[in-house]
Amino acid sequence: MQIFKAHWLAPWFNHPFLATELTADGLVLHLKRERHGLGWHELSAPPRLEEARRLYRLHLRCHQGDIELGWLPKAVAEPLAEAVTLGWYRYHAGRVQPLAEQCLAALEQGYLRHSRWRQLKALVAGEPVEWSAFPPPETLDDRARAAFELVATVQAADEAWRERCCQDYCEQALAEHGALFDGLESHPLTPAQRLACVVDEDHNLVLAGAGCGKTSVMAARAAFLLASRQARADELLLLAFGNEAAAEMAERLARRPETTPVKVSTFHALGLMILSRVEGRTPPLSELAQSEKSRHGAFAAWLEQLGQEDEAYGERLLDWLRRHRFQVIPRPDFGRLAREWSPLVAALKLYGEPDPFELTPDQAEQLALVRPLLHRYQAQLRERDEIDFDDMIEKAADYVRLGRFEVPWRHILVDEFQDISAPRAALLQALRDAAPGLSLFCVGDDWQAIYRFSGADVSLTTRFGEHFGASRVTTLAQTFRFNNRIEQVASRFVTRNPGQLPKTLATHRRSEGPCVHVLPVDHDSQMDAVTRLLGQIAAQRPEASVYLLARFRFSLPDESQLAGWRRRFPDLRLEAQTLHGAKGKEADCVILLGLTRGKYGFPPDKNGPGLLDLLLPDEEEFPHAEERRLFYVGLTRARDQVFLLADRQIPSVFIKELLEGGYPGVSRWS
Ligand SMILES: Nc1ncnc2c1ncn2[C@@H]1O[C@H](COP(=O)(O)OP(=O)(O)OP(=O)(O)O)[C@@H](O)[C@H]1O
Repeated sequence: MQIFKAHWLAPWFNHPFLATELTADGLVLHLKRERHGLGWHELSAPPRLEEARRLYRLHLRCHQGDIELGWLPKAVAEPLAEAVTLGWYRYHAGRVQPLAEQCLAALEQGYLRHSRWRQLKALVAGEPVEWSAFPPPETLDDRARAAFELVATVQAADEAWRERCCQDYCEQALAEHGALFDGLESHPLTPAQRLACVVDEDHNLVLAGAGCGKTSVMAARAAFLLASRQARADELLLLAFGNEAAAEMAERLARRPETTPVKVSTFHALGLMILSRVEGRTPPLSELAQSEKSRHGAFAAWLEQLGQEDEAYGERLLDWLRRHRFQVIPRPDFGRLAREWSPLVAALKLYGEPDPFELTPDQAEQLALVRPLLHRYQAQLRERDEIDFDDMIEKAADYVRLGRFEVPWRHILVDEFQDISAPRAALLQALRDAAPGLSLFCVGDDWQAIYRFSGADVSLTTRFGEHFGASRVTTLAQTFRFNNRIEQVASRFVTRNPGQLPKTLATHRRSEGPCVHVLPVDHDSQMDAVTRLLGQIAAQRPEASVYLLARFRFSLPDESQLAGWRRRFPDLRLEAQTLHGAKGKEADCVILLGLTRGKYGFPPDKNGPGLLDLLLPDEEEFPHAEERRLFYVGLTRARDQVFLLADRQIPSVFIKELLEGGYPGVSRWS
């Protein structure tokens, strides 16, 4: 116990305080006739010493009002001030030190994501003192001082500070893992690709044009998370859209021993896995969902039945078909109708009824004819206690939300994000909400969004942050696949639609001459033109890879034709694929077939938006917006040369645009 006495003259001048005693809990003020206890908690600031006519007074700022201890000789005042200061800080240190440790633990978790930032700020929110106003005294021990300083920093930290922490984290991660990024792929990753791998916000989107190495980045991100021990292999989930893309990604990861055990799944396989775990059985997936042929067969049969069971329906159907120039004699081609209406049934199920005020009378009639098909489809699923893929994804999301599925992942990486649909995004959101600290890492390119017809919603990419919350978008601006000439044509073509996000693409490869060639061909001699072209390619580059691409499968050569070419040009690596199937792939040369006009042209002719457009989310205003992106996908599969086989009589409007729209890198062959 220490007692600090006021000057002996103090009482003669009616000063009430005679002495001050220091205890573990605070101060005891000795007055003339009483003693007054003042706990440390009652002081709202450290004391302030002031000289007053050769004596000193100590100001104590208290929550109840200020107190002044006057008449203190210097020899008493200074040690008293120091002791009160130390006592006050030590009292608060009991709370501030553990708090600082919590802050440090939060900061050491890595990238200061928004969620961690909110937790960090919440930690210091209840702190009664704004510590930046009271720097701790030198006399306090180092650990306690550091604690006060850290808490003061966190209290004062703003968004710019958070940004700096994120940058520091990235710089450190890049320096530590430089060798990993150098050697992961056959080529060292660029600085932008590396940065995209280490940025670790709650929701991350890597946005880049074709050929910028998004898939390389996704594989490298997985390797980085493992190498930096931020996740174990079983805490990573990589999602790809189709089985083929998933297999390719798995194969890519398998090339490096450290990423071999990482799980790559499709959305469907993920849904199946969640349902199987929760229900303890393989989900009863309907044959109608699994086989397009069965679905179309069932729809055709139901259309016929509906007409037989309900005369009015049959009449209206016939009437609608006649008006739309369907063949109805001797009987309607229900198979074709089933194929054409199947996406309408799927969209109606997925997105519900459209706004009736937006429908023309013809579309309202078509919807009335399609609706019973959906009812039959749903009734069959119910009767057989079966589900389809949409039900599966929805059910999986419900199980996750209800906590019936324990989410084992800390990082979910999604490829080709631009093609995600709202229900799949909802599943991702459910997984994220169920696993605190789970981060989403998505790579995509809104210029390559080509699955709107099957429910994809590109706004989930273009308005990523609005949909997912705290997010960081990184961009890759260098493309490695194609040369400057192809880039000029492809980028210009796709960005004629102002709705596409602006991107600048620098090319790694350069070419002086035109690399996009338009070859007018007669419709019937298209395959002869391909033969001649393959001969020319083989003469110049015998081992080139060549992709034959088309909007519709029927525009592609059949297997026997392909086999013939393969025999004739044995060293060429020849593949044929629809444009949708070619997503994510590349070849030295691309030959694009079927560039004609008409209902099955490219783009397919439509009289205004069809019913499907109105059923799907976010109808786009720019003409042929999705078809233009598909054309972009086609152009950007080529590393060196693109050959566009255009119908000589009725060329596609895209060809007209390329030839007449002042596109610099396009040549016309006669
Ligand atoms: N840093 C790099 N240096 C050299 N080549 C690279 C680099 N990164 C990627 N590549 C190559 O660029 C090509 C395109 O890469 P990738 O397929 O990952 O691109 P992508 O962005 O996924 O393209 P797309 O969107 O068209 O599918 C591949 O051949 C890949 O090996």
